[in-house]
Amino acid sequence: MSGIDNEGSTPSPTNTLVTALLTDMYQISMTYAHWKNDRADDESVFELFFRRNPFGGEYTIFAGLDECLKFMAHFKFTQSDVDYLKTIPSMKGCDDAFFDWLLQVDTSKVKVYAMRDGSVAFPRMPLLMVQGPLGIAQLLETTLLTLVNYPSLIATNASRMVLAATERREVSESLPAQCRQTPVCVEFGLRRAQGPDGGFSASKYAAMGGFVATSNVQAGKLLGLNVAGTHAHAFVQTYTGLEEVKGRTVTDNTEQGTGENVEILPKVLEYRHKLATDNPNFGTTNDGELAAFIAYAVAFPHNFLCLVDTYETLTSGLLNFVVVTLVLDDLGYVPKGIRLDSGDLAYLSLECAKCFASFAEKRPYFHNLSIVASNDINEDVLHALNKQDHAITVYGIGTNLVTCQAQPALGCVYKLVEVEGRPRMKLSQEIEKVLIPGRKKPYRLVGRDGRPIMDLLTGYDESEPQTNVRILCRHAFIERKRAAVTPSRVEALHVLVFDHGKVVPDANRNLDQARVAAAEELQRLRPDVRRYFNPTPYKIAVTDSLFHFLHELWQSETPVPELS
Ligand SMILES: Nc1ncnc2c1ncn2[C@@H]1O[C@H](COP(=O)(O)OP(=O)(O)OP(=O)(O)O)[C@@H](O)[C@H]1O
Ligand SMILES: O=P(O)(O)OC[C@H]1O[C@H](OP(=O)(O)OP(=O)(O)O)[C@H](O)[C@@H]1O
Ligand SMILES: O=C(O)c1cccnc1
Ligand SMILES: [Mg+2]
Repeated sequence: MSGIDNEGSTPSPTNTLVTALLTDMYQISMTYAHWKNDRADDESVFELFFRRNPFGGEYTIFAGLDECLKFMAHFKFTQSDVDYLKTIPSMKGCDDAFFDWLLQVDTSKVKVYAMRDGSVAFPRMPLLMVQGPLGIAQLLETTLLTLVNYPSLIATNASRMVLAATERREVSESLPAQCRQTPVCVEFGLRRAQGPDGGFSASKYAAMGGFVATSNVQAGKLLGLNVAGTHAHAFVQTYTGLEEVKGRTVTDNTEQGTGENVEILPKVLEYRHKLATDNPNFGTTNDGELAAFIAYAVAFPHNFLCLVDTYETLTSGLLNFVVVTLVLDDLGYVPKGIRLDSGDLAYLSLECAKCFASFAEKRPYFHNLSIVASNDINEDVLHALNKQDHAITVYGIGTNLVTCQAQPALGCVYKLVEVEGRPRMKLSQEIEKVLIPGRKKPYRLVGRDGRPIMDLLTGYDESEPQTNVRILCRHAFIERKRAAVTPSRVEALHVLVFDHGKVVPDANRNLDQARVAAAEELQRLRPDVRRYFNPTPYKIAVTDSLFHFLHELWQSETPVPELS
């Protein structure tokens, strides 16, 4: 598994582009101006948060902290970075001493408190709080944002798809066995992703969101993910007739067998002929496709799964799969299933499962065959399928998962909230964009039923909310919105994850732990908060004392217009 190596030194960021120079020019310009004005060492606090949940939902899965920590642990400008910066026209005329200063900049004076990877997070709750010299904390902004935005978006997208795919639905007893399986999701997105890093990150953070496997082999190797896959239409297209598989054999794997190599085509043709007496379609399937399936069985007798929609699913692919399956079974192998990649996935999966059920009395493994469905699946399609009878057991999802077509950016921001102990603020015409100034701490207040009631921000120096003690919680902006909460449990959402240039050992979760935590935290949320249609907003609040503090500060910082 990936993650921070707590035993030895922290590994470098996975993507070698992630260095101090992977930033926006204005970070360097501001840092120069701070340095020039003797402010680079001022103690500052920045918060990284998002303002709105993605995909019209009411929750977000926070992801990307592991790479943020690697980035910060290795944060350094090289001589060649600095030489390059000197050549940028806007840096012309900057003092040479600044470049010397840049060369010795590191994160040894930076402290970061954060939610852990896989945390369920809500708007305005700081995901990270970065504390350190102004010149350095400012330099981290862009890279931290790029390392959090897409990972959190994809983890959230994946978790929404997994919730949709696994939603309980009514299944009549008379339907085939596959209809009662809870489907799983496999990530197929690499080819459609926004470049190699997009593809790799998608595989990683889809796993955090609950996808059980990926087709991305590199991600499998580097992250220890389950790798899975079927085959493409191209494989089927390469065969045109049965003569191409004459003489191809599979080893007899039955207990009583001799282990000899058995030619498979004659046995397939025997079954085809026999079954055609009841269903003539068995006799008229596409021969090239049948040859391809035989060839695939020769290559993967233990792992036989066929894409059945190259020519015609129900009258060719399915039937060709069945005859090869029967032969493999006779030879002591357990076939795995089919993939559908076009057409009405509910109807076709159900028809295939019914066909399997008709063989299952004599050959029970037919009940266990997987039915993989792919082809532009998105969250809406998953919900539409839930309303129909279907027998899909595995969803292969690519394009709409990795490109986050439903919402392509999360919109995390990194905002200055304090300098030298003084709370800083930014006003905006849009209430959503008004900044809550000052250093704060986020808590989750949990009710008697074990479900979170709301998240609460306190001022940094306020005492912690106490279990079983009534707390007045206030909407940050709307005065009349208040609630008195007596929590059964109080959870501090931040942990110290980075201190004095070093990753705090075991503070963050590794990928596996984050995946488990995300699933558990989601299940704990009230179902109406995580539902797809018109979810109930989860409450976020500030303490009464923080409320008064911010409103006084807003009043004092907002100019009063003179009208006449
Ligand atoms: N039963 C269903 N209910 C709702 N949506 C479905 C159902 N079956 C398939 N879909 C979705 O409908 C869309 C069908 O797309 P489209 O019409 O382009 O595919 P197709 O013509 O079947 O396949 P292809 O173009 O690959 O041959 C896909 O997004 C698919 O996931
Ligand atoms: O549909 P997605 O969710 O992106 O899943 C990945 C897609 O990639 C493959 O298609 P391929 O590249 O062969 O293209 P095509 O099926 O669109 O022709 C596969 O057959 C899936 O349809
Ligand atoms: O293994 C598969 O079936 C697969 C992999 C990537 C994209 N589409 C399908
Ligand atoms: Mg396709």
